[in-house]
Amino acid sequence: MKPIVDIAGLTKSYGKSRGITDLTFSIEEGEVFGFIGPNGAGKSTTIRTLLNIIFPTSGSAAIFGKDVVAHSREIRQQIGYLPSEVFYYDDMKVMDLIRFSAAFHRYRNEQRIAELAARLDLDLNRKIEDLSFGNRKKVGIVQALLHEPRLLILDEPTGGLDPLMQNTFFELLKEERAKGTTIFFSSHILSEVQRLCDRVAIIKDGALIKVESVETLLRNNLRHITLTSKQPETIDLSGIAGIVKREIAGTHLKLLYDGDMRSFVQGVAECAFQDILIEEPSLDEIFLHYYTK
Ligand SMILES: Nc1ncnc2c1ncn2[C@@H]1O[C@H](COP(=O)(O)OP(=O)(O)OP(=O)(O)O)[C@@H](O)[C@H]1O
Repeated sequence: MKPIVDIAGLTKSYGKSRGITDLTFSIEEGEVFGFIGPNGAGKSTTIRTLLNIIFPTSGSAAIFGKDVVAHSREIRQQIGYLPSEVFYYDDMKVMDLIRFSAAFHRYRNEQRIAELAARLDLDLNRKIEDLSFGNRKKVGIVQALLHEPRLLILDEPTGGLDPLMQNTFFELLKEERAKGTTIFFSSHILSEVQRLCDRVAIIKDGALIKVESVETLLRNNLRHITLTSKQPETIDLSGIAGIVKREIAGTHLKLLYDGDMRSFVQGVAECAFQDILIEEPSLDEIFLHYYTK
C-alpha cells in the first residue's frame, strides 16, 4: 500500500534563512504520526509546504499519491488542517465561518458542527473578535474536524487550550483514529506526542534526526531525579547503575538517570533524604543523550 504522505528530499530555504533541509519520511494510512522538535526546528515550514501555502525549494511531497504542488486543491478537500496560529476575519460570527469552511469541503452536517461545538464548549453565536486565543483555537479545531477528513494535519494543536480542554481534544482525536483517519501532529511537547502517536519524526535545525516508534522512544528511561536532604553530599548512590549526571545545589542532589526506575527506588530506599522529585527530561536533553552522540 502506498503511504498517505510521502516526503522525498524536501527542502525549503527562506533566502538566507534556513527552513528545512532534505527531509525524507512517509506516513502510512491510519497512523497517528507525531512531528516533534524544538521551536524553530522547521515543523511549520514542513506542514505549510505540504499544504502548498509555501513552495519547496527542492525535493517533493505527495499526499494520497498526488504531488502537493500540482494537486493542492483536490488534496485540501480531503484534509483537515489546524494551523499553529489561527487568523480570522474578526467581524464574522463563529457559525458563519464554520459554515463557510463546511461549504469548501462540500460538507453538510449541521448536527456534527453542533456536537463538536458542544464538546468543546464553543458558543457558535459569538463574534470572532470577542473570542480569546483558546476559543479561537477551538474554532480551528471544529473547522479541521467537521468534514471528517481522511487526513488531519495539526500544527501545535494544544497551544492555548486549558488541560481539561486538551483532554477533550485528545478524546476527539482518538475517536477520529478509531474511524481510520490518519493524523499528522506537530508538537514540541514529548509527553503530548507520546499520549497519542504510533510513530514520531524528530526534527532539529531543519533536518530529520530520526523516525522512531513511540514504543521505542518510551523504552528510553531518561529522568531528572532531585533528592532533597540536609546533607546531600552524604547520599551514597554508588550501588546504582545508570546515573548519567550528578550535581549538588544547596539541599538538592540533582541526577540525570537512565535506567530502570524500580532499581533506582530500591537502591535509594535506605538513603537519608526528605523528598524526591522525578521529572521527564526536556526534549533537547533526550536529543542530546540519545540522538546526537
Ligand atoms: N517566513 C519566514 N521567513 C524567514 N525565515 C523563516 C520564515 N518562517 C520560518 N522561518 C525560519 O525557518 C526555521 C524553521 O521555522 P518553523 O516556523 O518552521 O519552525 P517550527 O518548528 O514550526 O517552530 P515553532 O515551534 O517555533 O513554530 C526557523 O529558523 C525560522 O526562523
